[in-house]
Formats: sequence, structure tokens, C-alpha cells
Amino acid sequence: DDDNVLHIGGIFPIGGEGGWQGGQACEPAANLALEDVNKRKDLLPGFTLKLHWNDSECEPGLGASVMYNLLYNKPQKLMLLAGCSTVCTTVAEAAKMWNLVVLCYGASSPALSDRNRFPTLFRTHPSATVHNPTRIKLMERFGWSRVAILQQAEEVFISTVEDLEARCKDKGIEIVTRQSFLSDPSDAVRNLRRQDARIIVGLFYVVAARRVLCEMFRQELYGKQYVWFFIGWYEDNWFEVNLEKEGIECTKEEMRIAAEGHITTEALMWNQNNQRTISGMTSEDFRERLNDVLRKSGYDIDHLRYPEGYQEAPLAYDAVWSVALAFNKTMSRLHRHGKTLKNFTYTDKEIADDIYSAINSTQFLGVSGIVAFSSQGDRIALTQIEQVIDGKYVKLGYYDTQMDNLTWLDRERWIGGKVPQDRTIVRRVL
Ligand SMILES: CC1(C)CO[C@@H](CC(=O)O)CN1
Repeated sequence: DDDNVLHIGGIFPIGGEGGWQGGQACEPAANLALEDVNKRKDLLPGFTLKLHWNDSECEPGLGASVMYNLLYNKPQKLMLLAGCSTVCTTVAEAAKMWNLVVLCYGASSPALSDRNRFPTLFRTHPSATVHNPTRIKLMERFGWSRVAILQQAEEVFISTVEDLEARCKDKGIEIVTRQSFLSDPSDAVRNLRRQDARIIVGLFYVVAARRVLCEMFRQELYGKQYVWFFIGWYEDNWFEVNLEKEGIECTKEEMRIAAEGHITTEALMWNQNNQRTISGMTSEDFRERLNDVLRKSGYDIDHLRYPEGYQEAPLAYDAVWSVALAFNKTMSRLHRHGKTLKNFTYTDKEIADDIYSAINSTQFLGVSGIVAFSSQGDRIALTQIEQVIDGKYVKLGYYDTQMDNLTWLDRERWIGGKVPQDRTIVRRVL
């Protein structure tokens, strides 16, 4: 009967075209976590956690209607899970009216780090700004204090660049130019050349990245005098695929030449070592179980046919564990007043505050690494640095921003055999 079920709502981006259909792998991952937490007798003794969800197609409008259906229909929900940045923005802005915590497993937008607009938002997906301290750390390591920025005119990149500019200013790194483009990067790349940019941070989605790369080749803004920072979450062979389909006028060989040597930064979403996590699994155990589930629903995993959101699946799995652990903490607190979470109503600010403080103090080792939130509800995460060497991504190291600890593997290679300069060196012949 319903007395021993704790209900939560979920919004997953599955269908549709635009944005990120990461719910395809994240919903199965969330389900695995529900199975696991409900198997444990010590987490929610006497209760079962149940997830009621629907598809947002990564559309904020559809996401909002899914949320209203979840909230205006019984049973009463205790929390909401959401995916895409646009849907999470809409849901988290509205959820405070129902005193609901919103936990986003797939939202990277820096705009979400705002306790005024989103007082009850937490996310297991790191903000896109998590790359910036890593980029700066590398600039300092290689002595680059004069850099340029090339970005696509999209909200997530605009707010990421604002954060990067502020951090560069703090560290005395000069931004010699900031170029942006909507979809054709040729003028922006030409302006980089005019300003003699050598160290360039590029922020764009993968389709725009292919256009930039071909433009770099044509304008010869690549090779031993240049270092490009790209985003690390594109698929590994992104610079060799879809060229005809997207009207890219460079050959595969030209794209490879332009791509050789570029650096990438990305947030770590799969725990790197073989430690047993809170679920008892290592992250590789989790990968095996998820692959089995995905094979059964028709994905040809063994021929690398993954659903969208596979990379982020650990974030969804750990989001459900965060909910279960927060409810466990809240339950024992309420128990002292003879209450349970079943007493929660959408107007019950007191229990809502209990749930908020329980999730706020989350700290556990999940399959996505240590799960903990900043005061803004942001995921605290490690980043990984890679470089394309002979056409393949090679791990160069990891960075822990909190501890300011860079683990460096000394594998980097520079086309000219030495670290590129950030400017033209004028040698005065005396
Ligand atoms: C790393 C990426 C692809 C960034 O966008 C996230 C989706 C979003 O922010 O809407 C999913 N994860």
C-alpha cells in the first residue's frame, strides 16, 4: 500500500531533436540506482523509493508540463530529478513554489549557479565553469599569460567565458581578444590571426567545432606556433566524421593536421580508480551492469552503438543515491518528532528545509566520483586533461580545483619540440 512508498518525480530528455537526449542512458541508470537503494535494508527501512517520470525531449515547455502533471496528480512527490539545462532552469525556478528540492543530473549551464533564482537546486552534473580553473592552471604551467577566446554565441558559452575572463584577470593573464560567431567562424578566426593570437580557448558545440577546425586549416592557424583548448566531451573521432553531411570543405587528412596537438579539458564523470563505491560496485562494475541493461533494450553496445547520455549515466545513478541518502538523514531527524516523510506536503516548509539541509550535506563516493555540492548546489568535480597526439587522445593529467592539485603524467608533445610561445618574441640584435 502507499503508506510505505516514498515518491519522487523525474524528467528525462529522451525523444526530440534539439539539445541533449541524454535521458536515453540516464533513465536506465536511475532505474539501476532505484533497484540498488531499494534492496538495501538500512537506507529507507520500511519504505520503497518510487520514481514517476516522463520525457521532456530537452524542451523547457514540455518539461514544464511534465512537471505540472507530476505535481498536480497523486501521489504527492518529495523531490524532482531533471536533465537538460533549459528544462532544469524552468523546473528549478518553479519548484520553490512547492518547496521541492530539484536535483539535476544533466545540466551544465553556469547560469544555474544562482541561489536567488534557484534556492532549492542541486546538480550532480558539474557546471561548464569547472573547466576554467583547469585551463588557467595549464596556462600558468606553460607560462602563457597572453591568450585569446573563440566562442559560439550560445548562453552556456557566454556565461562560461565571463567566468574565464574574471579568473584570467585575477591571475594576471591578458585576454588579447574575444571573438564570437553564430555559425560561420571564418571572420572570427581571421580576427584571431590579425591579433597574432597563439594560445586560444575554443568554446562551441561539436558541429561548430568542425567548422572552426576547417577554418583553422584554411587560415593556417594551427601547428607548432599555436595551442588550442577545445572541450573534451565531444566523441573521440569528432574531427573526422560528418564532413560531407555538414558541408565541411576540408578533407579528413586536413582536419587531422589541424587537430593535431590540441588540448582538451572535461569534467570527470566516471570514477577513475577501482575503489568500491557506496553501492558496493566499482565504476567498471556499474559500466558492465549498465551495458547489460542497454543491450537488452536494443543498443548494440559491442559495436560502440551507445545511447545519448552514456557519458553522464553515472551522474543520474548517483543522483538517486543522493536522494536516498538525504531521505535517510531526514527520516531519522523527523523520527525524533514522531514524524516521517509521509507527512510532507507541498506547503510544509519545515520538512522541506530538513530535506534541503540533508541534501546540502551530501558527501559520498559514487560511481561518478566523490559526490558533494557547493553552497550554490554545484557539483564539485575533478577535471581531466587530454591532448591529440598522432590523431588520438592521450591523457595528460587530472586537476582537483578544491585542493589545487594537478596530477601530471608528462606525456604532452609539442609539434615544434618545445612549448609554443604566447606571443611573437622580438629579439633585439645588439
Ligand atoms: C557534457 C554535456 C554534454 C554538457 O551538456 C549537458 C546538457 C545540458 O547542459 O543541457 C550534458 N552534458
